[in-house]
Formats: sequence, structure tokens, C-alpha cells
Amino acid sequence: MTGTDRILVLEDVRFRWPGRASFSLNVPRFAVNGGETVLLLGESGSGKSTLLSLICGIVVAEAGSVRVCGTDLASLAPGARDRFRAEQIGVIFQQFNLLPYATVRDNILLPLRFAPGRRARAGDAGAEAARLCAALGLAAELLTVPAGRLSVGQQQRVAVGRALIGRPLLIVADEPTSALDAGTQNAFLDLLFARCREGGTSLLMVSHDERLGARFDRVLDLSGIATTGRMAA
Ligand SMILES: Nc1ncnc2c1ncn2[C@@H]1O[C@H](COP(=O)(O)OP(=O)(O)OP(=O)(O)O)[C@@H](O)[C@H]1O
Repeated sequence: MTGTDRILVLEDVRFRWPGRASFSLNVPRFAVNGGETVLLLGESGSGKSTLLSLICGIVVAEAGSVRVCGTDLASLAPGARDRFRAEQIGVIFQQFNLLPYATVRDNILLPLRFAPGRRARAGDAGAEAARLCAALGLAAELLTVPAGRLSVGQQQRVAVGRALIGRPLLIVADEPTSALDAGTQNAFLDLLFARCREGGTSLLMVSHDERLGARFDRVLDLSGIATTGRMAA
């Protein structure tokens, strides 16, 4: 495996939330390869979402490097970091973060607004949104329905469509199945994995549910790659 195959590399990362007795996270080394699917397990409050925020460039490490597709996120100014995230990373948030009054189509197209390269990769973006909806089992009529009127399972599919459009190299998912019953959870993961495989996309998912592990190339516990603590301010 060469360096260019590594979609994500963290080295000697140190991060601490501001404030008194704040939570700190240190990651000596963690990497995800191209096309690899990785499940990162950890209990509630262990720092999984904090790690994903570092990987997405929502927060920046105090020391060390977070490289996504070869770019050190700390080398980018905040606006450039947001654009870089939109270009390179498909994000599925715990609460999906859909715009409730915007249509399903507009929610799926949203990341392309800030990412010309990704927009170009999507080709005819409207047609691509429709194709993704069909692949995700969402009826075509739903494309023009406000996302807030959909069921939780349907909203999750829209969130996957939004993460997949324009084929980002990395998808980061924060407990995306936690609100779903077992049957819906399986269907959702089938779809997500099929689409990632199709596009050669790497997937990094965090969860506290170790039963999901069998599907992934690699399953790690956060405590195996990171040390965490609370430091006095
Ligand atoms: N915005 C913030 N400001 C200050 N501290 C924060 C912030 N977000 C998280 N933390 C702290 O970081 C710790 C880890 O939280 P984090 O959300 O990363 O854990 P998690 O493993 O994702 O939890 P869960 O599974 O419940 O989502 C928490 O105990 C919290 O105190």
C-alpha cells in the first residue's frame, strides 16, 4: 500500500475542547486506505464525534496533522477548509442535518453548491440526484417534497444521497443507524455499502454498536487508536 492509497492519515494529533476540565483527544496514528470500510467503536462520550469533527476540519488540531486526500487540513484557512470538506468528504451526521423546508432534490444537491469539482464529477446533477434516489429506494415523486415531511428512514436515505453525490473519496458517518429499527438498519447499510463499493469510496463510520462490525474491512475501538482525558484548564 503506497502513501497515495491513503485517503485519510492522522499523525500525532492533539486536540482539546476549550474550557475548564475540558475533554482532550490524542491520536498518535490512524489511517484509512482507498476503498476501505472502517468501523470505529466507542462508548457514548468517548470522543467519536470529536474525532470526526477533526477529520472533517470542523475543528482543528492543536498539534500534529490530519491529511485528507494528501492535504493537511491545518494548512487551509477556515473558508478553504469548508470548501475542501464539501469537495472531498461526504458527511452523514447523527441527526442527518437536512434542511426541512428544502426539497429532497435540493438537499441532495446542497454540497455541490460549494464544490465546483464535485459538481463537475456529478455531471447532470439533477439527473444524478434522481438516479441516487432511485438507487436508495426513494420514489421519484419524493424529489420535490420538502425533506421535513419524510419519515426518519427516508430522511436517512436522503442524507446518504447527499453524502454520495459527486463521488467524494471519503464518507464519514456518525452513528447513522442509531434511530433505526433492525430491519431498516440493515437495508440502510446494504445501500450505503453497495454505493461505496460502486464508487471505490472509503467509509469511516463511528458507532457504539459492535454488531455492525461484520460488514466492515476493519473494526477498531477508539481506545485502541486514541488516548483521551480531562485536563484542568
Ligand atoms: N462543542 C464542545 N465543546 C466542549 N466540549 C465538547 C464539545 N463537544 C464535545 N465535547 C466534549 O467531548 C467529550 C466527547 O464527546 P463526543 O461527542 O466526541 O463523544 P461521542 O463518543 O461522539 O459521544 P456520543 O456517542 O454520545 O455521540 C464529551 O464528554 C464532551 O464533554
